[in-house]
Amino acid sequence: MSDPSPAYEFVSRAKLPTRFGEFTIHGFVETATQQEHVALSYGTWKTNAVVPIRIHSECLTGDALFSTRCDCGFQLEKALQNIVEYGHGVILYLRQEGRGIGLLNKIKAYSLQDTGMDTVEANEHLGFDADLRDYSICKLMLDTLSIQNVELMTNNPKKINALKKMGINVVKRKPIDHGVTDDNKHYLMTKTAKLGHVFNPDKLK
Ligand SMILES: Nc1nc2c(ncn2[C@@H]2O[C@H](COP(=O)(O)OP(=O)(O)OP(=O)(O)O)[C@@H](O)[C@H]2O)c(=O)[nH]1
Ligand SMILES: [Zn+2]
Repeated sequence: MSDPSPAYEFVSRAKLPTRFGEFTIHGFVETATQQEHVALSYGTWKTNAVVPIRIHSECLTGDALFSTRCDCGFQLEKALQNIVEYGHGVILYLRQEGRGIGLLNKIKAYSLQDTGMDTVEANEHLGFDADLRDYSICKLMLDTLSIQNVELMTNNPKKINALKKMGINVVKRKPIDHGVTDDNKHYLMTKTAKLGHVFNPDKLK
């Protein structure tokens, strides 16, 4: 029997100058769904080096529309800055809007949160699990970029476990607790209480 078609494929790469420095954008596609994902790389490294990376889940409202309802935009900016300061690193930008439920369902979930539900209750009220994200594409992205050892910028232990399960060596976690606002404090507290995030309690006072 011939091999089944690969679940994900690398498509193309190009230079991506940004406000922070010159990155390279690498495009990938999920074969079954045609869902597109990108990685942004900066600088160079040896194959066995520990490379600072962030797995960033798409958040149109936070990343592109300056929302302060969540911390995503602040984290993305800080991660890009960190990488340029380190001299090298990668953002795996996964198109998992709304923790995997999509943009319009996230807006429905926000609407329920406007009436008093928390982020988990809202997802469940809509018939979704609290977090539907799948990180398996990260393996192809990291292999394509010759990365085996990482320092992961995150507050979410699930991302560490997902990388470890795919054979990536997570040498260190770098907390990324920037962007606490009056608008997102309750959301961040819920993530800590119900979704297992690790957050410096002093920052949530
Ligand atoms: N369903 C839903 N998704 C949300 C909500 N607020 C933010 N998101 C999405 O959550 C994702 C980001 O997840 P977070 O829980 O903020 O952070 P994380 O990626 O798990 O962890 P970090 O690496 O620490 O940032 C993005 O896809 C956002 O669009 C919400 O209230 N409901
Ligand atoms: Zn967000």
